[in-house]
Amino acid sequence: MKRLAIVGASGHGKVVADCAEMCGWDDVVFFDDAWPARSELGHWTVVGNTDALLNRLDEFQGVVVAIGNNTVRRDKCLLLLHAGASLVTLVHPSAMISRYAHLGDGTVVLSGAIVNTDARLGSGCIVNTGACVEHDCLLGDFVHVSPNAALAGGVTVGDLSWIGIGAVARPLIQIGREVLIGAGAAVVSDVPDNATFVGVPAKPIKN
Ligand SMILES: CC(=O)SCCNC(=O)CCNC(=O)[C@H](O)C(C)(C)COP(=O)(O)OP(=O)(O)OC[C@H]1O[C@@H](n2cnc3c(N)ncnc32)[C@H](O)[C@@H]1OP(=O)(O)O
Repeated sequence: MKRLAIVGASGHGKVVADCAEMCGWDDVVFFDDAWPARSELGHWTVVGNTDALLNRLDEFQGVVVAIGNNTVRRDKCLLLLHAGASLVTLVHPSAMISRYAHLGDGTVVLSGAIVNTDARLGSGCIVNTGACVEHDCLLGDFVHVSPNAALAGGVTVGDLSWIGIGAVARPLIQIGREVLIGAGAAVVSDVPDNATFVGVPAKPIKN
């Protein structure tokens, strides 16, 4: 029996649980700080909060943090790592990962996504449904590439940045850390740290 603990009982958590089962994890349970008010999530059970998991880590072969918010995901991952958790990397069977790509610990690649040749992704990233991270992209830690977003060859994305659903970035663009790229944006120029860019072509809306 392969037991997996998922932290974060949300819509994203469900998708990660489904992915984990497709990857061969046959006993998947959730931990969420809203427990006991939140005690079930669709097909899965929420059995405790983060503190409960910290006391039960030896029962699980793997742990994944399935929280969409990049900063909260980072904080939970670091807490669990320091407690000795084994953060697993999940890749949905329908995703295509180049043998020459690198995925950091705790990174999740969901159905239909592509991570192409020589792309390097840090720890705790999400490559969401149908997203494309092209060759030679360099993603920091705790980056989220939303569904159907596409990063062209050689794009870099700093730690904790979020690429919105359906957004695209042209080749070799440099996107800073803690950046937010809005849904459907077309990024055609470099984006500084902490900026929010939206639209086609993408422009800043606030810093
Ligand atoms: C599986 C999953 O669901 S994964 C989750 C995927 N989720 C996403 O991709 C969400 C991405 N988020 C967005 O695009 C958001 O709109 C954000 C973060 C860019 C902005 O959100 P907020 O800060 O709340 O901004 P708000 O909605 O108040 O809009 C501010 C202005 O920017 C405009 N704006 C906001 N988002 C966008 C966008 N994506 N493209 C163009 N303009 C936009 C608004 O029209 C508004 O313009 P106005 O001031 O002229 O009226």
